Order: sequence, then structure tokens, then C-alpha cells
Amino acid sequence: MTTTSMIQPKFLTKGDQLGVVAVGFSGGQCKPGVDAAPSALISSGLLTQLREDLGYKLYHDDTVHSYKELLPASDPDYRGMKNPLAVSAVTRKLCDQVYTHAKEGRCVLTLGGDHSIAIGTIAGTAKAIRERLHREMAVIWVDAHTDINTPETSESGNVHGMPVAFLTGLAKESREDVFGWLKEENMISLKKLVYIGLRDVDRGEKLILREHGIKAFSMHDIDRHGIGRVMEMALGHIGNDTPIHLSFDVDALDPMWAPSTGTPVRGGLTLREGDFIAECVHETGCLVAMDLVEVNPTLEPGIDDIGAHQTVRSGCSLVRCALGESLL
Ligand SMILES: NC(=[NH2+])NCCC[C@H](N)C(=O)O
Ligand SMILES: [Mn+2]
Ligand SMILES: [Mn+2]
Repeated sequence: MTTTSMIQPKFLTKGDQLGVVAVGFSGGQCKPGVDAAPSALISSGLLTQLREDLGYKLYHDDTVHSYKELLPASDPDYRGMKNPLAVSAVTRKLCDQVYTHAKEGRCVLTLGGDHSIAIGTIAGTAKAIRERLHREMAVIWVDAHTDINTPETSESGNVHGMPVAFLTGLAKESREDVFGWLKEENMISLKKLVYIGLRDVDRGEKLILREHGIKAFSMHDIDRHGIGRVMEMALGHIGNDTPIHLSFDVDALDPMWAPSTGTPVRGGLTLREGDFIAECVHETGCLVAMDLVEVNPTLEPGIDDIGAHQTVRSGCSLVRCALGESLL
């Protein structure tokens, strides 16, 4: 553990610069409303806090991108995937946007959107980190789900359940307009992938985890060892000085803290545990990008939108912790 009060970013040559991309996209799953998350997070003050309280210089186009111009008139299922052309086109564009920030040496924050957008964000940072640092980056995927279905193993056809399969090459597709644009330089290694918070993993996904020996910490592991030990093991697996992309699905949190999400699963992380994960990643000094996804302010609003407010507040807290709020 470090004792200094300021964590020097080891990989961000411009440690006070933050690229922000707001993605109002919901096509990776079937419930409308997750596209409203970036505006909800921003109106609750997130970007102001990052600027004024945490001292970041933000690079943001002040736009919540819905990528309407990219959406095809017709988008029939392909290999069982829903909205294949839309998700592919949007994530391809997003990949470029994230890449542009990361290539400049900025840490990149992406506000989703459903988790399919990680296809674009991770593809963009992976490429930029390879070019800039000649390194392969690691991904910490905090989620109730593994999102590692291939189109063939998926029971839902929702692409938000598949991003990890496409990013690791487990799912392959040569059609350029259906993720064929993903090249070697955009991909990540299964060895550098770590899951935290799992509790709803499909049968086919479990087979994939076992077959490839993917590092995964379920809620059971967290109950057994405590979140402190789990983070030591997770970061130990990745190794020191490895650039880290943190992809945080808000449904990793227990529905008590994040009820407004498309696929809530009971028995999740407390907000404090989620914040702790984010703080530990910050402490490494190796964070190069973060996604916050699956906040759906229109779902489970409860009385007077309490649920939506709580979920947005939780999401903001996770982001601030990953960006250093808790440091003394
Ligand atoms: N990003 C998420 N919330 N993913 C949920 C995935 C659920 C299920 N495993 C599926 O493939 O559809
Ligand atoms: Mn999830
Ligand atoms: Mn997810």
C-alpha cells in the first residue's frame, strides 16, 4: 500500500486530463431508457465534480451521442444477434472517439449506454495503448454477468451479453459491418481479463470460463475472502505497471444500491464495496479508461424516482472513486 497522498499516474503522461464520451445507446439490449443515463449522470453534477472537486481538465464535446445517423433503416437478426448492424456501427465510431483521447495520453471516461458499448471503448483503448506504450492492457470487468456469450451460446441474442467474446476473439465474424472491423490491435488477451462481482453466469459462459481458465471473482469469493483480499488477488493477477481499463456495469452493485438497471440480480456488491474496487484501481496509478454502463433511469423508479436517483448517485460515486476522490 502506498503512503503518499498523490498517486502519480504511471501511464497517463497527462494525468490531469480526462477525455469524456457520453453514449446514449441502448441497442445492445431490449429495454429503452439506458440511453438516458449520460444526461442523468451529467445533470446530477458528475462532470462538474470531476472538474471542480477533483481538478481534472475535461475534454468533452458537450454532446450525448445517440449516433442516429449511423442507425440502419433495417437491421435483421444475424447469427441470432439483435440489432447487429446498429451495435457494430455505433461501437466502431465509439472506438475512434475513445482512441483519439487515449492516443493523446488522456484517461478516458465513457458514460453508457448498455454494456455492448464496451466493444468500442475497449477496442479504442487497446489500440491506443499498444501504439503509445507498446503494452497490452488488462481489463477489470465488474459485473453480475460475464457478458462473454458468443452469438451461438447466447440465449437472448442481446449483444450486451457478448462484448467480451468479440473483444477476446472468442467470437469471430468476417463481415466488416458486423464487428469484422475489430482487428488484432483492438483485442485483449483472455489472460489479462479479470471479473469481479459475478453471480448470474449462463451455462455456456461457465464452460468458456473453465475452458480458458479465465480469472473470475464471484460474489461467493467476495463473501469468503472479503473485498480487500479479492482486490489484492485481482490486481496481483494483472501484475504491476499494466495499464488497466475498468469496465463497470452498475448491476454489479446490489439492487439496493442500483435498482434502475435492465438486468438486476440480487446478492450484489454494496456501494462501499463497489467504491473500494474503484479506489483500488485508482491507487495502482494504471487506470487508462473507465466505462460506466447499464444505468437505466427509467426503470424501477419506485416512489418519486427514488430508485433512479439512487442508481445515478451510485454511478457517480463509482466514477469519482476511480478518479481519485477518496485519496487523502
Ligand atoms: N450487460 C449486461 N447487463 N448483460 C446481461 C447479460 C444477460 C445474459 N447473460 C445474456 O446474454 O443476455
Ligand atoms: Mn451486468
Ligand atoms: Mn455487463
